[in-house]
Amino acid sequence: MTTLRIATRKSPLALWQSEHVAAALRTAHPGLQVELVPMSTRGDEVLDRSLAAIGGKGLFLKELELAMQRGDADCAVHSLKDVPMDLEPGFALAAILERGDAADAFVSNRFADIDALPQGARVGTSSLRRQAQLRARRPDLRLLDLRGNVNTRLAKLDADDYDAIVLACAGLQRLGFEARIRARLDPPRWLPAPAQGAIAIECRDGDAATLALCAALDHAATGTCARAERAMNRALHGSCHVPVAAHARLDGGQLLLDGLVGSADDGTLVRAHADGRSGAPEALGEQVAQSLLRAGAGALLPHDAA
Ligand SMILES: NCc1[nH]cc(CCC(=O)O)c1CC(=O)O
Repeated sequence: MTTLRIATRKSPLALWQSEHVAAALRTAHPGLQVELVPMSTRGDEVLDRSLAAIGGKGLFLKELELAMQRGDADCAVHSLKDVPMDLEPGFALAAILERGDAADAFVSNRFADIDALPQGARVGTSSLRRQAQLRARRPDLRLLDLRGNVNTRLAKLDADDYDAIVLACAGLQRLGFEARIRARLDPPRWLPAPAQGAIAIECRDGDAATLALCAALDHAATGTCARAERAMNRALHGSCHVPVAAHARLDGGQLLLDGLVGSADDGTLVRAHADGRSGAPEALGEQVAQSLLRAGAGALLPHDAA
């Protein structure tokens, strides 16, 4: 292969992540040409409705997968947290890169932390997972929808549409907005989306040349943590319709996983934790999912799930 073409969304964060992957591929394989193929997806274009209403996370992947199917691109770069638990048939994850910051961030121009917000303050986030954890901590807050890419969301905060917003630390850091983080929302008290902060490369299943090139970028420890978090989410039939959060970390040969299921309506949170061997991340994810269900999480999930 002389040129590897990476399909990417056009948002500044997607372009940053795809450039990051391109640079890592060029370093790992001197002489390899790597090009970006930027494209727009329905998830980026339809901003007036919730992701859940227009079809869920897969929307961000669809156009990129079609480009790979047509042969216009060899692989696609995604935030792993936006990748559905089950890929479309014919596609595979070629690599999961070393994770950045997994935590969420509290961002505000006036207030230092969630606890410093005045009664009834307006907080922007369309994520059910963030809404549930905000409700649990501060039932008085007014939670308002906020979609669009990271730059758009910061602009809406600056236009005073909100008193505060919650975003991923990783996205802010990658785009040079680290200074806008007023407070980190660290695990285990506040849990991020499964696989938040990790970048994944998707390619056609069986594309041996692309799989081999991308394998050089795979980070085993990140893959282990992400697999545990995603297995928990899968066992709960997690999607963007359900507030599910998870965070795993490795400590020596031990894998530690915290998970929660919540209600964005009333701020109920059901939590569970388990540790296990790092060699069996999926089993640990399923174990935490079972603990969550025993603790009553089933009542928070859609009726056909779990
Ligand atoms: N929801 C969109 C999205 N997908 C990935 C990230 C951040 C980067 C990452 O998690 O790797 C973001 C922005 C955000 O949630 O603030």
